[in-house]
Amino acid sequence: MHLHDLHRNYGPVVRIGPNELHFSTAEAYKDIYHHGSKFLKDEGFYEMFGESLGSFGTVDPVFHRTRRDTMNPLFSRRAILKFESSIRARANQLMQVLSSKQGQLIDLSSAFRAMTLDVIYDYIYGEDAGAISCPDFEHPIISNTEAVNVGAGVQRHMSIVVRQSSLPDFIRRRIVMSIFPDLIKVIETRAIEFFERKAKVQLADEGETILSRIVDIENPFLQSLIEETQTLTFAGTDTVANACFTGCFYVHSDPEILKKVRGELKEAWPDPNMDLPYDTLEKLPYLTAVIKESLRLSHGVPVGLLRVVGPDSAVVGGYQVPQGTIVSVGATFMHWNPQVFPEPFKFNPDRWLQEQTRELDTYLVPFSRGPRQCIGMNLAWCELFLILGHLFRKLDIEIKDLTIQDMQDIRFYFVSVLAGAKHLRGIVKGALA
Ligand code: HEM
Repeated sequence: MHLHDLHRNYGPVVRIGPNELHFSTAEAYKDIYHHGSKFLKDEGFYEMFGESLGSFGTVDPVFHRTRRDTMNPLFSRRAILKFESSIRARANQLMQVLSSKQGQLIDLSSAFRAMTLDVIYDYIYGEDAGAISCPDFEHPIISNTEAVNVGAGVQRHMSIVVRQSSLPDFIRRRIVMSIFPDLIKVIETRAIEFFERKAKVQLADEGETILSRIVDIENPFLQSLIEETQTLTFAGTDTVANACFTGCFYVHSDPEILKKVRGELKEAWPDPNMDLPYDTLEKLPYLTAVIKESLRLSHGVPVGLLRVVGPDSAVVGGYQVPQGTIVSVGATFMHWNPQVFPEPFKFNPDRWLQEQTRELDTYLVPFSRGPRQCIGMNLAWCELFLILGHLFRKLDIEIKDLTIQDMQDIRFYFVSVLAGAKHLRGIVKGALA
């Protein structure tokens, strides 16, 4: 929020570090994050995640291209459609677990995280993490994720300090490991098990997973595999879960929106005991609008994603910026733009149902844009339609504890977190016919 104040006071470009500029305009966003951009990720910031040997953390464009080329086929729409039945099975499992707790107060934030963790584990390893079936969804990865989110927020600010220092790599890594608690160990152990098993037997009969594909094609160092697993686990869990809990909260807080989304779903899906394919769900205009609003107000990654101007100086948002300058535009400057999204803090699916929504789509950037755009977009969309589609069609839920004010009191760590790390809770009142 402070950055929004700075831009209100000083205009569209603000110097926020010795060598760092933050911009507020869509023009600057396009200049920084367009496809074909040669700006690289900022090493000082990204190395703090301890994932420099994975697709997200690397700043090396050659290694990045190789890893993306290896993983891309498994993230194509076609590949995700093949995986759809597994996601649906998990969505059904989640609905059953929630139904079985009818009348009890349920931590829905953790429930969504359990679902998304199981999906991403299944995609990485070919088997889930068992999180949906954990009592109260208390899987160690989920319970520790909040600490990671706070750690990532600390890193965002610490990176400025560490970047200025000449600390050796092993000390920088130790700082990262101390911020991220036991969690890294849990993820690491699972990756090592996989690597050792894969070395012993050909896992051909288990089908291709992301890890097996990386091992087969790149034959990487174990550390690279561990860091990729870390990346995929974090990237694939909270992001999707945040959009789910945002949608779940706002839809259940507004009887009019709830009625519309349920009505649309009931017409397309008369018998909730039958399966409804993803490609039918994604054609439902109102559900689509609800999901876009959920992505808009959960932001994906709200903080500025730091890029370094290069290889030469460049024009960013109308300003000539020297080569080597760190630049960014936070997603909130797109998602809360009142000219494009009037009453930007209001959850209003109808804004996506007007004649012309092209401009709105241009401003919706939860997955970022350009060469470092999210690789998991197709998977994320499929999960969002299946999870929220099942939830709104099958369960009658009453939201508890959180208010709209709580939802707007966000801390911008790497992903957004509600102040006080509050969770969404609710009571399942019954199943919908
Ligand atoms: C609603 C869900 C999601 C949102 C909003 C989201 C958002 C983002 C954003 C903003 C980035 C760019 C980060 C940066 O530049 O530093 C990113 C990168 C990435 N995301 Fe996602 N993500 C989502 C789901 C997923 C899923 C399900 C996966 C699956 C594993 C995934 C994997 C990745 C990876 C590997 C990267 C790094 C890509 C690269 O640098 O080439 N994401 N995501």
